[in-house]
Amino acid sequence: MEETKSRFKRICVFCGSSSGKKSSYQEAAIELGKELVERRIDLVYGGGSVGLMGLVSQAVHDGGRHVLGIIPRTLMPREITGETVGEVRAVSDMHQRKAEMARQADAFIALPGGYGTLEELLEVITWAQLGIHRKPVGLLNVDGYYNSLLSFVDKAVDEGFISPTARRIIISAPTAQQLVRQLEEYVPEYDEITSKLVWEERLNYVQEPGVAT
Ligand SMILES: CC(C)=CCNc1ncnc2c1ncn2[C@@H]1O[C@H](COP(=O)(O)O)[C@@H](O)[C@H]1O
Repeated sequence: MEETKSRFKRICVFCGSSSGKKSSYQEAAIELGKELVERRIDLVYGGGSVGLMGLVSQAVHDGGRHVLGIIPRTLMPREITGETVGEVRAVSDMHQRKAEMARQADAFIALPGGYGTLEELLEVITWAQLGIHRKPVGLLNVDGYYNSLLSFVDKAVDEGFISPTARRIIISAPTAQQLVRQLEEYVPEYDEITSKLVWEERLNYVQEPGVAT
């Protein structure tokens, strides 16, 4: 397989701690892992080997790229999150975990998932809207899984709760290859108000000592 260069060093992937009912979800997780490998991009994710999280991390690890799992201490027992490949970094809570995942990444991708995935995705979109970061956010819309979410966001635009500029923060594509290509081309739009905001704390916080495996 020929390697392709990328502007990203490391991408953060949010995805289900479950595998989903369709094999296409699992295949997409593995495809995404392989796409990162092909473009020589490392992975940061929520740690563990459960569900789609395990599939994407294993694919990236098998392809020889660095995998960084950020795990809150409470989720560290192996019977909860399973064996983690690559490097594991322990943090004290879920808030620190999200901040650290965001800090470590140059872009974000959400695969299909549940509440946890949605929460992580919506937070990085909100942070982009507020100018806390300028990193691209991608939605891997496998088999139209996120169609209803995208329709809802469009309704929120129509109803005046999300601006057209903020709508364009979300990049979506049906395949990993198309999505990563679109993220590579993404140029953040500067909003008049957010460009005036100065986020002193940005994505910083006091990090706990790491645990390497
Ligand atoms: C106690 C329990 C149910 C543990 C599940 N095990 C988990 N292990 C690691 N990260 C997780 C776990 N559950 C949720 N997350 C976080 O939330 C997202 C997945 O949540 P969900 O399955 O979509 O909603 C992941 O991106 C991850 O960062």
